[in-house]
Amino acid sequence: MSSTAPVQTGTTTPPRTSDLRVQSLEPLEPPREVVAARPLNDAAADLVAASRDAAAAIMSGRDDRLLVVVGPCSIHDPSAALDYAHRLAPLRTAYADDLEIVMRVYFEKPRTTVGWKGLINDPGMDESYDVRRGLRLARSVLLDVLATGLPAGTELLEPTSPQYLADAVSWGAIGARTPESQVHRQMVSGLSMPVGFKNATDGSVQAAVDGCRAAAAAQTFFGIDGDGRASVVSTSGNPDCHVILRGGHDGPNYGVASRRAALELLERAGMPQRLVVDASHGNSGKDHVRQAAVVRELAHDVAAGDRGIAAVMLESFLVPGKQAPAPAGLTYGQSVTDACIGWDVTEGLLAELASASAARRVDRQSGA
Ligand SMILES: O=C[C@H](O)[C@H](O)COP(=O)(O)O
Ligand SMILES: C=C(OP(=O)(O)O)C(=O)O
Repeated sequence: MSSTAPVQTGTTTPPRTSDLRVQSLEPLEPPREVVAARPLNDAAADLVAASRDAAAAIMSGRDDRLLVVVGPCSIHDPSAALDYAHRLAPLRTAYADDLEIVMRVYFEKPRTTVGWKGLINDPGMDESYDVRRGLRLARSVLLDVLATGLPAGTELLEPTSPQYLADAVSWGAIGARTPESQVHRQMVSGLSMPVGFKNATDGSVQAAVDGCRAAAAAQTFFGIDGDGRASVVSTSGNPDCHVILRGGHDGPNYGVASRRAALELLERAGMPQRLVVDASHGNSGKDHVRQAAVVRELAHDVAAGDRGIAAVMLESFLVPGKQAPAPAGLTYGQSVTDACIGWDVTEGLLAELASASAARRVDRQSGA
């Protein structure tokens, strides 16, 4: 082993050719230990199971409510996340006839090149990369959010992290940088919750449709078990996958023509013609003011009877906008990744989405 790569891997690989660019390997606690430290209680498990069923029913068209995935772009401050959850939880109850509200509780951020990769990877936001602390913290945040009565949705990025967290997650997303990734499609095939695949950053919706089809199939691949041992994982396939429109490099795809084109791809693939529409990212140009306008346009179309919009995703936090990640001196309740809609505007948008969902039901019941 060269002096620039002081790694003890325990392998018998000739040292001149292995780990030349690895600086350290630090074993993680096995998932079983992290889960046992903060297990789901019965109430939380009931909430997770019921909200997974509700999300799956909405996405397949068996439930005519609107699924709304709303919350910060990323969690960086557990107190602010919980503060947000305490404000959102009463609205989940108030709008339960018309909306299935799930909080965005995102811990793993995919980056276009480099940047802060989220609470699990670097909880201190100081490049100390205390992943052990990050994993435990993420699990605590999930359980604390569930305790408010809110189910949680998250992006699944690291293929091994579901073993630590997925029992507490009601809805999952595969981000725009990974819908074509075989590793992610395989992982989703074994997940217990409904999962949305985003269209690719270049705008390809077919990548997401193909992702859903691959994840619906039984798969065999490399993974870890509850003891953290490298394992061959065999899955039965996830039938509850759907497409998320998030816009792309060529512009937004939330409008009626783009939605119709996406629904045609779903029809051709034999999938339910139901979409999640993300009001943020490529659909808003990451401008939170524009994002609110997109939500209003979607609410208008839902109220007019559009049945292809099954779910809306929005990025919202206590304070509007965004700031750069830093270990100290941050504005409380403001995003450190993409710009978010502030709480006051969020409340109004949720009311609009609830009215739109109710109006769509009336429209349907009147035989329109
Ligand atoms: O949702 C968050 C961001 O859009 C995503 O992580 C990419 O961010 P970046 O382009 O700033 O890296
Ligand atoms: C990273 C995200 O979005 P996208 O994959 O669409 O860029 C996100 O929703 O946090």
